Amino acid sequence: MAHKRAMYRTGDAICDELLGLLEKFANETLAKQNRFRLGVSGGSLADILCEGMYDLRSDFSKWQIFFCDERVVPEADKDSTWGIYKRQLVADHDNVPESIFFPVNCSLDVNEAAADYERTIRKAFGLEKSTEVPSFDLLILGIGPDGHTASLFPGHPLLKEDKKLIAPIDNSPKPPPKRVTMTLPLINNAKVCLFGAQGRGKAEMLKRIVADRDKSLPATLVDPPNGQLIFVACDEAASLIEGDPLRGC
Ligand SMILES: O=C(O)[C@H](O)[C@@H](O)[C@H](O)[C@H](O)COP(=O)(O)O
Repeated sequence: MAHKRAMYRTGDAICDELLGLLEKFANETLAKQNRFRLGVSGGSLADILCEGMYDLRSDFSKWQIFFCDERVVPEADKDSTWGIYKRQLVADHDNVPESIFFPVNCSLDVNEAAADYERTIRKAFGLEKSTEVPSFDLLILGIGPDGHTASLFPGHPLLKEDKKLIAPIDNSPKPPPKRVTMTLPLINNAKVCLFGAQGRGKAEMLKRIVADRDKSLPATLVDPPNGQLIFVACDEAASLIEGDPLRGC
């Protein structure tokens, strides 16, 4: 696959473009294989996906939805990303069943939760007995105000993790402190990494990531060598970027 990087500007909101690309990648994948394996994030992207995912024209029974990161809190906690998807999406839409989600077991301590989730992912990909890195069909990632993505934060030792696919963090600068996160080896083996950025507050970071390619920022380190890298940004979030500096890279 050509290493395609691009940024799409979407006017005042990213939801239609983000959901449209999700539907496109899901159905392109399902035209070639019987499973679409997706990783989703929390924060504002969870709100967008919970609002519109149910309405996509796709066979959700063939989807498997994992979490790029998760806060290690009870599912009923307002901070639980799976809890948000369960309450705001699954509860109201029978066509998006709970059975297609693979939540983190947050009843475990953070270290065991990470190891357990890595086993869960390996099993879903049929790679329990392999050292091969699973390749997600699509990862939908957010960008934090400090340039973090998933739960990979600037300057954190996890950025150098090259063995674990899922790692624990117990000192997240973004509360809550205990989380598990996909690491760069897993993220960068995806077929498509799709970032969503909305609002003026993301403009400086998005410029440093997309235009400056500032590698001090974890989001800039997401660059799948054999996959696609796509940013979906509203006009305000992309307001400090001239043209599309990624196109053709
Ligand atoms: O659960 C989380 O905290 C996220 O996965 C995190 O990486 C998020 O995507 C960014 O912090 C951006 O959040 P916003 O899109 O809400 O700004």
